[in-house]
Amino acid sequence: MADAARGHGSLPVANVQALAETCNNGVDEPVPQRYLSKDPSAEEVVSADDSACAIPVIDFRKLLDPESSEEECARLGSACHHWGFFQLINHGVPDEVIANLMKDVVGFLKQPLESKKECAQQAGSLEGYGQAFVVSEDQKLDWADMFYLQVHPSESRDMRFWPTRPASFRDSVDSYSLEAAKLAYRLLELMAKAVGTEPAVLRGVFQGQPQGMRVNLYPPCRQAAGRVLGLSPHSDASGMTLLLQMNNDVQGLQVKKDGRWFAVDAMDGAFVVNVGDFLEDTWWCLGLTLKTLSFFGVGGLGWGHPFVSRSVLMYLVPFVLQIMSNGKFTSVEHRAVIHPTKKRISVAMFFYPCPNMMVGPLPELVKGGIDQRVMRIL
Ligand SMILES: O=C(O)CCC(=O)C(=O)O
Ligand SMILES: [Fe+2]
Repeated sequence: MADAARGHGSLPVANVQALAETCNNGVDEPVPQRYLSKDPSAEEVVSADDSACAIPVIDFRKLLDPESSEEECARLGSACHHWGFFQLINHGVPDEVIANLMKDVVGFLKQPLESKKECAQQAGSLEGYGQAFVVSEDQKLDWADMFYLQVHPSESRDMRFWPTRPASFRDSVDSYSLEAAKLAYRLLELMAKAVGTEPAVLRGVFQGQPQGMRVNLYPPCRQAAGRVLGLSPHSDASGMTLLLQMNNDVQGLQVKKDGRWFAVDAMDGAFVVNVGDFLEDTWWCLGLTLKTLSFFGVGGLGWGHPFVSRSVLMYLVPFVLQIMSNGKFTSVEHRAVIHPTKKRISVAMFFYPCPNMMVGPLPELVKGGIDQRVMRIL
């Protein structure tokens, strides 16, 4: 997966931060057509103000406390099954580590475009500063700039893409990625417990495996916030994703459930965690997921097709958690919308499973003679 995560880059596109400055500066420069989607606001969105409809909040401290662990673990299992998303509070990642990461990410993004271009993506790679999902010249574009780094295993790091300014950037990412991994592995154990299986099994699939960090910068769009999308609907290609949002006064993330979009009000200091596709129950055929094919509205794609390459990267890995839980966990579609006047920054940490292994539902979870679905992780 380390190499798969590196390959299959994105076509180069305009820098959205610079574009937004032109469009937002009062000159009334129109937003280019390629960024205007049908009408993202036409679909029903459930407001985050309605707490009865909010994604669940899970307390990590309660998960660890023997007094409350059983009850909180049941809530964790239910969140993974019904939502595929939850906010995690009291997670134990030191405030200082998060604050340093945020400071340096903001410091990097604040630099002039020419300086950031020192870390620009290069053909055939997703790492670096640029975009992630552009595979054709006429595809609609997301109103966002992205910056992706493979952070683990540490020997797989490609330092050409790691900024040297701010000077502390590399150390901050290093500390944060280690803390995030510690948390993720512990959480995977608890998720395994939540579905009644051996904690070490799930941890073993992820521990020491590739881990990637993506910074998403969503500039404001004064003229057409309702018609551009920061990040098109997708499900993540990781086993599990930990998402940090930098400015909690701006909402942007929306999660799909029962055909409706639910806005997420990210809590101060919390992680938004989402289950990847591998923990759900999805049929696989020659390594292609039907879910991915239906996402693109196509069938019969072969290996090597750019859509398949992208699908492998973005959609394959989360299915591990779907598959391994035999449908007890759900990998859910989500998207990011844009604010008319405020920018938003998020940092997603993706955890990938062990490459080149066969994955099937955990044996304890296959009851009543259900066929085991298996796949090989690339
Ligand atoms: O920025 C967000 O809220 C969502 C980010 C996301 O879904 C991703 O990076 O995969
Ligand atoms: Fe995502």
